[in-house]
Amino acid sequence: MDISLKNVEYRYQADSPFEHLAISDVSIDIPSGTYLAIIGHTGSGKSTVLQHLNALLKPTKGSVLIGSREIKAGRKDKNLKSIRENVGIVFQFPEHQLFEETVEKDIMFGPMNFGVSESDAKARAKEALQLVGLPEDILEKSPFDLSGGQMRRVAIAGVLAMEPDVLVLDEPTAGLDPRGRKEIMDLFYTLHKKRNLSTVLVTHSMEDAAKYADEIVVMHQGKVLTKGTPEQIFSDPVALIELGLDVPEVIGLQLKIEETFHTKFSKISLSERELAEMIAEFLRGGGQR
Ligand SMILES: Nc1ncnc2c1ncn2[C@@H]1O[C@H](COP(=O)(O)OP(=O)(O)OP(=O)(O)O)[C@@H](O)[C@H]1O
Repeated sequence: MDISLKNVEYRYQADSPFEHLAISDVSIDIPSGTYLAIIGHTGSGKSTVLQHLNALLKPTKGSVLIGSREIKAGRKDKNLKSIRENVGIVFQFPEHQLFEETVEKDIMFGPMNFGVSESDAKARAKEALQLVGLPEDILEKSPFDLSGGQMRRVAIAGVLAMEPDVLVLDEPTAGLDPRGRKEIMDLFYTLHKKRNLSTVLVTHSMEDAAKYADEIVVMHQGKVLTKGTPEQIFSDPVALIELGLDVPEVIGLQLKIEETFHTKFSKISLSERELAEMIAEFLRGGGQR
């Protein structure tokens, strides 16, 4: 399913004294099967953009095309259920939304809410639990008796059990340890590849953006500052640092460059080598230009 944002503006609490312009003139195309990362400093509008992808927010100007549905400013939209079913969002700290008595009921909740039969929802819960790497005996446990990392996986399983066409991830690994982060990010990447699942990732980790995405959008002060392939975006790391993106993550990126370019591309081109040297030089200078 293709998604396309065309000149989208969103104002929180529009037409009130508390009106706040969060994003403006945002145009992003997400063709079916894409892995897109959205990066940008805190408050740059990433989460606001994400919530337009399944019509949780409706533009105050512009339009969003989600499959064959157009969500447009100033128009009433009925039956957004099918959109919500096809575009699954994993919010930040999704485990905070667990509420059922058992893990199984929690995972079944979404599919049953969208009309899937109880027996099919049970089968989906079992499969989704397997996908996130948890053992079946967890199904009968209370989600509140699990570790934080296990709760996160259960919450993700709940979104996967909806069998969405598009998976939207808002900092899905926030607060996890490095191993848990890698396992979850690898899981999303495998799903993306195996099922041709469109994936949109909001992240503060430039390493993850470089490693997994086909395309990166950089948000700044509510606008799309630039977009391109990871190679294009990271060809100017200093510009990213100036946007307030963390230097330690660039150090990680420096380490990752070789691995990423070795695995993702058949050879390292001169410009990529130059990029690595440029970052090294920048860091030797203590981050000053
Ligand atoms: N419910 C809200 N009411 C009013 N303003 C809001 C609301 N949610 C977000 N904003 C404002 O909109 C702007 C964009 O916020 P948004 O959460 O989209 O940014 P973000 O890039 O996702 O930030 P972060 O990386 O911190 O999650 C910010 O100025 C924020 O303060």
